[in-house]
Amino acid sequence: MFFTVTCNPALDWMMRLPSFQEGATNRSVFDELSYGGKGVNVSTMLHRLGLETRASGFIAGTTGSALVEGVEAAGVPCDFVRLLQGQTRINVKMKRGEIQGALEETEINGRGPKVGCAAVDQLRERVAALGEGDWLVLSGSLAPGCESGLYAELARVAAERGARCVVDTTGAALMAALEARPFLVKPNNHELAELAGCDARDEAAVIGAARDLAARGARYVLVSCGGDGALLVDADGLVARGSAPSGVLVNSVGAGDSMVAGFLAGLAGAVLPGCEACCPGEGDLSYALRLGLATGSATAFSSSLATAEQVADLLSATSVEQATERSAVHL
Ligand SMILES: O=P(O)(O)OC[C@@]1(O)O[C@H](CO)[C@@H](O)[C@@H]1O
Repeated sequence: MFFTVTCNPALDWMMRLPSFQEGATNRSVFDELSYGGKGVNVSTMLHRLGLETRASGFIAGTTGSALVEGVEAAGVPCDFVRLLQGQTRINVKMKRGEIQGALEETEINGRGPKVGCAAVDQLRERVAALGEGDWLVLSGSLAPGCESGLYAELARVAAERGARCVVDTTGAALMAALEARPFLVKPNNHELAELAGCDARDEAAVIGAARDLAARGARYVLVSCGGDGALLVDADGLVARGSAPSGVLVNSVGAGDSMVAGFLAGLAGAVLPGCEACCPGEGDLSYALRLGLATGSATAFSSSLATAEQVADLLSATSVEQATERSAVHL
């Protein structure tokens, strides 16, 4: 089972505007509500790909109740810790431009409710219930009140119970989590370039920065590079380079989370409808990278998180160049 933790989930309010003028009243031409936060998106996508998952983290107020209701209605069981004060944030995702033309995306992410020690204890208890064969996915920014070492601590609790851990966050929380030796971290090339002080298009430097994260404790580093695909790196260097299918970017919100879900589903040997022959079984890194790319791209090419059919349609358009013999992992 894949247990996702989103410390600061959100109602994502998507608005499309033909144009935007600062300091004026702007009116949208299309609005859509989705239930988000990085781990919630990972759970939703894993569920669509046929895997067992549960979403957790912290929720508060009426917006928090709406989030749980929406996520459960989509088929994902929830086990959130309820905060006694505040409201789960509403993040505004503004898209300006034509659906099939150049699209400018602007995001305003809320601060989110404050998390106290008692709530952290309750989350720790939920993680402590995981066991052998389970995965803990820690995704997104930490909520106000959370220590930067929270993900590291939860990852250690999971590891003590024999569960594997995936971390998708940035900054101090990511650096601290590396010490807990997660199975996978997923920065993008821009985040790595910032860490290394290099250009995001400089592949060798980005691989060097990813290798550094692996040397600090991550078993694998999955580097998403937008339309340029993804790199899989371990402490010895590049494991594989994957090319993304080409298509029109409609929505980048949740594309990275979809890639994480697709990669994990691929590692678990998930078989998509009509793609039975593509799946080599569990633990194949190359298939995991391809399914990660197909899932991330399918979301980027649709108005919200992709369906399993949209992912299946793109799987054959992905390709992976294996850089080493290290093509499988024992799970
Ligand atoms: O503020 P964070 O936690 O970094 O990111 C939150 C968020 O932007 O990430 C998801 C997309 O990845 C959205 O569903 C959500 O609004």
